Amino acid sequence: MKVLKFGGTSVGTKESIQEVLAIVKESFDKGEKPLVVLSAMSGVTNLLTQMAEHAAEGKPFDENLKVLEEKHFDVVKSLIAVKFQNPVFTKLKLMLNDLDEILQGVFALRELSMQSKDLIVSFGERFSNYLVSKIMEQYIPESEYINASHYVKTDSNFGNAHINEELTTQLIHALSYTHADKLLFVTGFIGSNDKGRVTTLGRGGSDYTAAIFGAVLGASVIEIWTDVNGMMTADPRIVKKAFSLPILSYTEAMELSYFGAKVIYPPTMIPAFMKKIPIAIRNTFEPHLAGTVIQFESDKSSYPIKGISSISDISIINLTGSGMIGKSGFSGRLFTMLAREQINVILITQSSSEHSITFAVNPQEVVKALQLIAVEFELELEANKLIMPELEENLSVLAIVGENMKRTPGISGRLFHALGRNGINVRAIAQGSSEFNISVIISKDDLGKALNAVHDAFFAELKKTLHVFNLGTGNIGATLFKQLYEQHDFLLDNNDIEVKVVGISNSRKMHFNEAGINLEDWQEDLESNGEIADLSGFMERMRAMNLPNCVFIDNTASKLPATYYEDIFKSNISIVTCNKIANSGDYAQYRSLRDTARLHGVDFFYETNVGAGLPIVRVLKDLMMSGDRILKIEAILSGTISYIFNNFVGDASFYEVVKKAQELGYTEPDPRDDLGGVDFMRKMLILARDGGHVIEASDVDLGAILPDSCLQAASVDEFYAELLKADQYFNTLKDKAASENKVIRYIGTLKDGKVKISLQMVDSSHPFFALSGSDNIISFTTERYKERPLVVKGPGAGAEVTAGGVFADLINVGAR
Ligand SMILES: NC(=O)c1ccc[n+]([C@@H]2O[C@H](COP(=O)([O-])OP(=O)(O)OC[C@H]3O[C@@H](n4cnc5c(N)ncnc54)[C@H](O)[C@@H]3O)[C@@H](O)[C@H]2O)c1
Ligand SMILES: N[C@@H](CCO)C(=O)O
Ligand code: NA
Repeated sequence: MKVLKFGGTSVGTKESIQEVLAIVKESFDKGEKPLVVLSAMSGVTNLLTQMAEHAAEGKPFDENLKVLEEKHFDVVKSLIAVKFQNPVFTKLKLMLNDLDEILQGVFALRELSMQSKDLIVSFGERFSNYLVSKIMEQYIPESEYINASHYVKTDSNFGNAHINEELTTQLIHALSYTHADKLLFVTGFIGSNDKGRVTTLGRGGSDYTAAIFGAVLGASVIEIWTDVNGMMTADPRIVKKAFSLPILSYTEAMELSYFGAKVIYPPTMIPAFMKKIPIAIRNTFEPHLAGTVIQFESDKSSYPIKGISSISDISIINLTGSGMIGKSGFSGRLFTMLAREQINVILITQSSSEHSITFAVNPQEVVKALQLIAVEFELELEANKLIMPELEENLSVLAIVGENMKRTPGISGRLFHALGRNGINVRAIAQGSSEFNISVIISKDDLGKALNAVHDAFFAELKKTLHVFNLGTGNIGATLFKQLYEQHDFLLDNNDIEVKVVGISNSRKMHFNEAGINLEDWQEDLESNGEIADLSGFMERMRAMNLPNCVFIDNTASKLPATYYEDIFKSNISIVTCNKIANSGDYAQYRSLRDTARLHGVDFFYETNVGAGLPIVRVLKDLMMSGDRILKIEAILSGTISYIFNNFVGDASFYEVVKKAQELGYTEPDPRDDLGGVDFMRKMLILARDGGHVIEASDVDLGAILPDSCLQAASVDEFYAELLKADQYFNTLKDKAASENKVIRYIGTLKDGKVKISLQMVDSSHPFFALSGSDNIISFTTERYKERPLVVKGPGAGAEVTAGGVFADLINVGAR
């Protein structure tokens, strides 16, 4: 047989009652011999309590009596055929009259005992079970209403009565014997004492009733039907990716419930637990879903942890002092005293030096706990063997739970890595020796971020979300958004990565949206909803949003963002940049950026600083890390200049070709950076530094392409004007090269720690002779690649290839 228990929301409306009927009917038709336990209709228990209290205060309660009557009569009218309605109305009316009389008594005496309260409240379950049994009788004549107070025998602890197991077992057996072929609707939550007075079973009472009947009758399963899809991996209001768990062990369910997963109240499961009867949590409104099965054994094949739960508000008290060392009775005294005073200690940790004890309590109990300590340890405090306890507030507990932890090393490593990477400071740690649970105490402000980061870390099969803050919406930024938009579904399906752009700024406006900015019409969104751009404001907002797995992308050419990089790393946010400024400034800054990123466990990726999307930075890094040594680098690393000399042939004018390069998106926002060689210089500097050399921009021997007149131009317009005038200069160069069967190349070399960039004319024997378009080429001569160098070649500028390189860096963030 099966026990089906339905909570208040499941019998809350006529629509939901129809769902219940369908579920019960299906079970009955399948021959599962269900026994049904119902709670009161939702809201009814509260209403009854309120009426009882009003009566005791001499306030009227008949309005509410009317409400109750209507609520139940309504259901009769819509779910029972007219010809069967009258006896049901009569019986309900009789019950309501009983209730009215009892309330009159309370009203007259102005006194509400726990006993009367239990009696009054018990009407909720009596109404609902009687009612639903009568509705069901139309379809299943075997339906019968059972008032459980005749079978569930308890002590006289009204409000929270304890079961008399022996007697209850006998009575339930007798009931099942006399009602063998019936479909019973049993009131949850209520029992009676030895004098036959109605009692209630306290919190989770109807579940308890279901567990008792299930245990006595040896049910194959106890189904708890509610309005959620089972027990979830985390609080779905905070962790959007939380999902319901198919299988949990009793122990896991207890641990998860303890820390806030409120689907069931664990003590109610004990009767089922003792008999190893599985409990299924099902959703009345989505009956096709399997929900969660809580069973005796844990499911060893699934995730290493089962869930993450939390208590959002706790305080910790630290006790420190020499008085504790070697004093075995100390913690005994402390915790016995706290227990005696009914202070619930949520978590305890003690350092192995025995010099300090930390424990967590509810904030409401802090003052009392501190006072108790002051009294209990007065002598120790006076003698300075104990320092005045320290209090820390506004904290939360996050706990990962699961029996599989026991067999899996690296669980705590993964937990702390996820926390550390996201800049979440751990104040205290506790792991039960049972290894079912690791709890950490963190700042309350970090709880949402921590839950999400830890959820991502453990349920890796799930989508990982990167939260992106992007600066710069020009050529590269806009192209990146387009690519991210186009690849969104592919990334999610094939790589389980979701990229959410949550902050955007250009030099005019900035805009934030924690749910992710729609990249199809980001421009419109930024224009109409954006605020005035403000770089330091942008940084503040980025930090304040405190999201997990954050990446800052610098897609500007500005000098300003680089000044914030270190602070960004310190906030445990990774950086991806195509902007070369930060890496080509002072060497000290170059060094310190890397040290800071490493210290905070975040990534700093800048592949597109050199050769756009071509793998150059990455290759050099791999060579260095694997112990190779760079002997020489030779390279053409300006896509713009490459394009210019590849197209400055025949009748073409130099000026026109430069203009064209800018149109094609190869140049820097300011083309003087390209033609003046500064952009190339920056790239060589970065490579030299990544190759292990301590070198400054001023150390680079930078040969010019342009005549002085162009170099000295004060603005871009003036620059173009000068360029137009310099046609003769460039034509001479071109003719000279052509006459010698050579081509013009702007080549950088790194050798013996020295960087030189110069304009050269090379013939067809030179490996850099045959280049086309905006191609870059780089050849690494190393200890290992000595005879024939390692060469990387391909388009080294342009929005698509650059944004693609930024994209690749982005999805590699955190992939270690
Ligand atoms: N074009 C290429 O092939 C290529 C290749 C590799 C790297 N890059 C690098 O890409 C970067 C961007 O180039 P682009 O062509 O997209 O430039 P762009 O001029 O088209 O866009 C720059 C963007 O940055 C914004 N911006 C500037 N200062 C800002 C500030 N203080 N705060 C917020 N936003 C700011 C601007 O409003 C604009 O949206 C440059 O650093 C460049 O070196 C370009
Ligand atoms: N302006 C740069 C873009 C690539 O960094 C170039 O022309 O090479
Ligand atoms: Na690159």
